[in-house]
Amino acid sequence: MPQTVVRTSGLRKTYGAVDAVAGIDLEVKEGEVVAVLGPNGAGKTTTIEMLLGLRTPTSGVVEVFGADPLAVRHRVGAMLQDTDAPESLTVAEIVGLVGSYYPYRLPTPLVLERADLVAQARMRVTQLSGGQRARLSFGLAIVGDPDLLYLDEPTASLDVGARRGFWTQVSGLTDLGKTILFSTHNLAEADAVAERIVVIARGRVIHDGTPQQIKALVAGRTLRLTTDAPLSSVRDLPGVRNVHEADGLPGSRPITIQAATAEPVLHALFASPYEVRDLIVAEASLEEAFVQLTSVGPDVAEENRR
Ligand SMILES: Nc1ncnc2c1ncn2[C@@H]1O[C@H](COP(=O)(O)OP(=O)(O)OP(=O)(O)O)[C@@H](O)[C@H]1O
Repeated sequence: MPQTVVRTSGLRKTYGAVDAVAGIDLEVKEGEVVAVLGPNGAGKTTTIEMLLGLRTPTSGVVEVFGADPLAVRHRVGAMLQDTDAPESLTVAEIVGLVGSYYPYRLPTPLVLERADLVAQARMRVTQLSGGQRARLSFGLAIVGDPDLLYLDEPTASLDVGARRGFWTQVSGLTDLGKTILFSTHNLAEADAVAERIVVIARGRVIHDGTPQQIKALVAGRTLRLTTDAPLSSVRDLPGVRNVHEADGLPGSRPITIQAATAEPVLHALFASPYEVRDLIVAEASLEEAFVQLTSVGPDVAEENRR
């Protein structure tokens, strides 16, 4: 049986009138790669910060390796969105310094290689680009050879090539049995990298499952096409669940239809007097599932603000 690495129960964090985290129950097992998805302000960073012991929960339980997060700091690495590093030191010196705090540490050259910073080893932090700073933050997260790694939006400032290199490094860590919890807004990445996705909205877990299970929630088809049909009549077609259109374009414009099955919609559209062209029919994507899961009316959002 894999060990439970992270466990939270009824975890809450309140800032004044805002329930940033409103009761999260989460269990992550050893060796799992879990993506945390959620819209802006959903509570992802606050949750990770409580798991790291950087923020005190308002109430609830948070355990890492069965202990208080601060008691197991040496087994945990974190790549956060804002990492401060001493500006007068070089990249290699900072890696060496941070590594010295851990009982067991990886050699600096190995960390620089894994973080793709060999060429920047003698540069100071102030000379690094945004993407290089992110890679330094990754290097500092892994220098203590942690069993559990938190990555908070790790690839937000990386270009396509750096992203690929980054996930290759992470997959090397998962091959070693490390546990990874990462937050992201990049749904394609979550789909490709994570074996499990936890969707958080308004401080609560609203879905927890494999990417396939989440996509299956919106099982059906996505139809992309250009038409001059009014939105209201498209909505009334058989099996249509959702319609989006490019804002404000007059006449024929691209629209996206989500439907249980494609055939009845296509039948009705082609039988209508409206123009239909540039048609693409695809499976529902994680993006569509995410939008459907997390979309919320203003009154529900208000409920969270007491
Ligand atoms: N120190 C703070 N003081 C007051 N409110 C805060 C504080 N930190 C976070 N919040 C609020 O808590 C809520 C959750 O914020 P959090 O940063 O955890 O969200 P997130 O899911 O990480 O968002 P994003 O995707 O934008 O990074 C937001 O409404 C935010 O404004």
